[in-house]
Amino acid sequence: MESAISDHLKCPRTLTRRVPDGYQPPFPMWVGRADEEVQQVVMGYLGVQFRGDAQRPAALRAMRDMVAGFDLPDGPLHYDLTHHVDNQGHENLMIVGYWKDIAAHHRWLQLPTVADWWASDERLSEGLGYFREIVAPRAEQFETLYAFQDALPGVGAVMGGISGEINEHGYWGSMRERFPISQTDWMQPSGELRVLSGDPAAGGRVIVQGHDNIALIRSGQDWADAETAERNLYLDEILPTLQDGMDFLRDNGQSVGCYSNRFVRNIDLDGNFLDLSYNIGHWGSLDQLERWAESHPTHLRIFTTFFRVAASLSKLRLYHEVSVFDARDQRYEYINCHPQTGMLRDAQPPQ
Ligand code: HEM
Repeated sequence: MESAISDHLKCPRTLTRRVPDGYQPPFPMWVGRADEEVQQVVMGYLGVQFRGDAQRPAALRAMRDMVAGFDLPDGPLHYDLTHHVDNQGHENLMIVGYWKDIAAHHRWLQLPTVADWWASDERLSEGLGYFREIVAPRAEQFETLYAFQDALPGVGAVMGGISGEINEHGYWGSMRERFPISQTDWMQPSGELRVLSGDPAAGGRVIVQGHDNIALIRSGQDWADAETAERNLYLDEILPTLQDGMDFLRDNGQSVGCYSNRFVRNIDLDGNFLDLSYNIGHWGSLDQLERWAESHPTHLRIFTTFFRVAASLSKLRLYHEVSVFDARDQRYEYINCHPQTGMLRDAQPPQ
């Protein structure tokens, strides 16, 4: 059995683990492995917001233009596309791109095609909303967990490898212990989520400044190849409870420290739904995410179901990735989005 923490990221511990040295997890799970050259990854969530069927074709065109931009030099190594309806009744198309080299991402961002498109005044008058939420965790600031070992989604797709069975899972607090930085650091938040420029209520352009140790979870479900029994397990037994939990966080997230919660369904370039989905949740701290996961009845129920079926799953693919970031490694930018979008709801007005 391996540690979730790669050898090159191990260091003398100043913080102890929650379980004894001889701990054995109840079922196997795996983590993504990257080599030493991967020092910081970039997760770029780009969005198009629209309302009503009349705007759909233009929104899909905008999404496809963004995807075309990924083919430019230094574009992301991996991406996927999603759709969700938010609690203001707006639809949102999101693209997440993953880079394993922050310098390449920076060069891509500076390309005139990309930079000028975001800066152009035309974006203000097209009737669509646009946003980009870009975060860059260092290698010691993120963890992954997969119930399968091939074709890793999300950040795993750019890590390049997969571990053997890992030790740090199957108990509350294990997600934290898979973060290399948890060996020496509590990942406590400091600072404030703040509007840097613009006014969310007025629309137009708004930039939000993040704070240290905002946490982001992507928790995914893939039932595309699942056969009848596993499909029914997911769609009839797990999904209704998961949906309740996601609705709770979308509508009441502020009360538990969740800045933004989106339960998104993967789509193709034409907007057709695929049998994959995931949650994108931004949290004020890793602690608050942990408290929700270990106490909310919805997550407890699906967690227990998973423990019952984990060892026998074959085609239902469940996974998550969690990261924390320094304030300077986050960028949240909104153009003509409604004031409940993403980080806008909880960002404090400028001083
Ligand atoms: C199909 C949906 C889901 C299932 C079956 C599921 C199940 C599980 C299981 C079995 C674990 C423990 C894994 C291990 O350590 O071996 C876990 C951990 C966790 N889950 Fe979920 N989960 C789901 C969705 C979510 C969502 C949407 C969130 C978003 C907030 C979430 C948040 C967490 C967190 C934060 C942990 C880590 C807890 C810790 O280690 O202290 N889960 N989940």
